[in-house]
Amino acid sequence: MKIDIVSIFPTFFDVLDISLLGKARQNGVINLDVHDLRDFTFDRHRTVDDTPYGGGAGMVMKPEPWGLALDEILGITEGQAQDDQAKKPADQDAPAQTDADAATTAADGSIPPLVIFPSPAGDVFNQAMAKELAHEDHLVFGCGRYEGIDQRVFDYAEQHARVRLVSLGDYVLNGGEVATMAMIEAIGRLIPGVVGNPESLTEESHEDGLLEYPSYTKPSTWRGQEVPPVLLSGNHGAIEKWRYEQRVERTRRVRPDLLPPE
Ligand SMILES: Nc1cc(-c2ccc3ccn(Cc4ccc(CN5CCCCC5)cc4)c3c2)n[nH]1
Repeated sequence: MKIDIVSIFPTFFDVLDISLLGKARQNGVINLDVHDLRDFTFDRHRTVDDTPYGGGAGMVMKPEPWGLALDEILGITEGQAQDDQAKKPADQDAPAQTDADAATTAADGSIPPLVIFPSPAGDVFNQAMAKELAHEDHLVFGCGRYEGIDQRVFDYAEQHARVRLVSLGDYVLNGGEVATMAMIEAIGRLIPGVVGNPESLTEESHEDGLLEYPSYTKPSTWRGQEVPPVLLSGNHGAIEKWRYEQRVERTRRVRPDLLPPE
């Protein structure tokens, strides 16, 4: 899988050089590039933001640097970009483009990249979305900052690729980098060859809708607390039954919303 990240804090992603994802990059399972949005500015101060039209607090990210960054990453030629200028501006009342509409197949028949913009206004990320995105060939993460990105960047991106706004959850972060990191970790670990033992990806929380069972390891007695005897019994059927019951009980207690309707 090819992953591109655009951010004004590229060093934020240095942590992706270590651990499982670092190994996956070294052995070519994941090809990840981080782009500094300021490399697509040309003024002395490398400006990426400006005041919002219509007033309001804070600053908005300018469209020009984003347009150049997306052109480079998506392989949009100047001619194609000029064509867009000829197109009428996106009609705010027009029905939002679906992936099918926007997924114009590239000339070589490949499916265009999926551009993900973390946003408080996006679809909430979950394990089902992680599994779906793990099948993509090329993901591009656009990390906004300040009060967000000029809307025309999303509209422009939709003319050349599939675009999704994705929320990490119902809380407001300061930018898209933390959300991008979380999504890359959740998606990356599902890509074959990234996690050593694929069996460890089953029976996880959210994998099949139930939370995970409690885990134990040596010593069998610790500070007066015992490991549940069934786990020391060697009776694999009884262990499997106990673990399933623990998953249902924990889900009922902590996340009853995940339980299938009775
Ligand atoms: N799940 C999740 C994802 C994010 C996320 C993702 C990307 C960015 C880029 C910037 N921010 C900070 C931010 C975003 C929105 C507001 C509200 N503001 C109201 C007035 C009109 C403009 C918008 C304030 C600050 C981001 C936050 N937070 N939480």
